[in-house]
Amino acid sequence: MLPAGRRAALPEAEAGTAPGAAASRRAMAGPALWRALRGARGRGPAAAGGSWGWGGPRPRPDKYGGVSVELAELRRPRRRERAAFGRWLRASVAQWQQEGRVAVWLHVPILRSGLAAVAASQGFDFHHAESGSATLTRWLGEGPSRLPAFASHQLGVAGEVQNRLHTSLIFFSPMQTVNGWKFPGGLSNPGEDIGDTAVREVFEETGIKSEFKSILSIRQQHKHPGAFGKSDMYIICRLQPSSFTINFCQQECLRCEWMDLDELARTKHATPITSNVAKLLLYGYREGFDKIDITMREFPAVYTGLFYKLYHRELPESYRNIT
Ligand SMILES: [Mg+2]
Repeated sequence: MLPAGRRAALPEAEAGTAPGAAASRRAMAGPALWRALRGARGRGPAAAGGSWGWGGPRPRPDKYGGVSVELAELRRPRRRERAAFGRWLRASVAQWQQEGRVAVWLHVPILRSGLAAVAASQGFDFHHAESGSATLTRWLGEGPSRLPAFASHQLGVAGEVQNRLHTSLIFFSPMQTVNGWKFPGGLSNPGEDIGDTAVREVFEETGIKSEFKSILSIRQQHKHPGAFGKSDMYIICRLQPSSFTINFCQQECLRCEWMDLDELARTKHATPITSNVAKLLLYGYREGFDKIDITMREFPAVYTGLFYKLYHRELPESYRNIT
């Protein structure tokens, strides 16, 4: 079996264990890799990691012509790990360049963050960090990097809930930059549907139970304060309540009440979004919600077993059935 450090520098398909294949593998590896694996003191492949107990990770090719390396696969840290990793990385990158790979994705566990510094010294940069791991990348292809940037927006969702008297549930928040009546809402959790965020946030902040009906409005704002330098997408949904007694969250809310839609559309003590959505709702209430609702349909995704939600204005049956 190949030494782990040596195996790591090979693409998956080449990292086999066939007896007698070492020489041809060495030839495939190229001089840069072999020199690096021998190390400064010329002790052969083991010097790149094995003698220091550094196992070396297994690179995985991706469908875009890049390669992904998971450093969580390394055994526990050993003495002089950074130096071994540095040599391994330099040699591996040289080989990946020879093979025509366009990019490297390096996933670094937070407890091995020192390796991120080593990678940075070889032209890697942070792509994103999440849940105990940072991902660094280096573009190897021609011209400027074509790698997609990480998430550009945060998503907030609010719920507009109307009771039987057509009064809207709104609250006054002491926490936010602009004080004024607004619809209850908050940030979406990872993997959470838009409607589910609205229902959850309305319940958490006001104690009112409800069901998702439609999307009313979408706001996009760049350089949003509180979005960590990202843009903010804020979606307001129309919800139908199934309980009516307010029990609001004291941390996020100063006052919470049902307000007549007409009054809400006219009050100066509401954010512009709230006022505009109130006017939209008045229109929907008088002319029919089909004039304002953006409804949701679910479809199977091309990926097996997954589904997605498609939001659009109501489509007449005769148009839905066009094939
Ligand atoms: Mg909130």
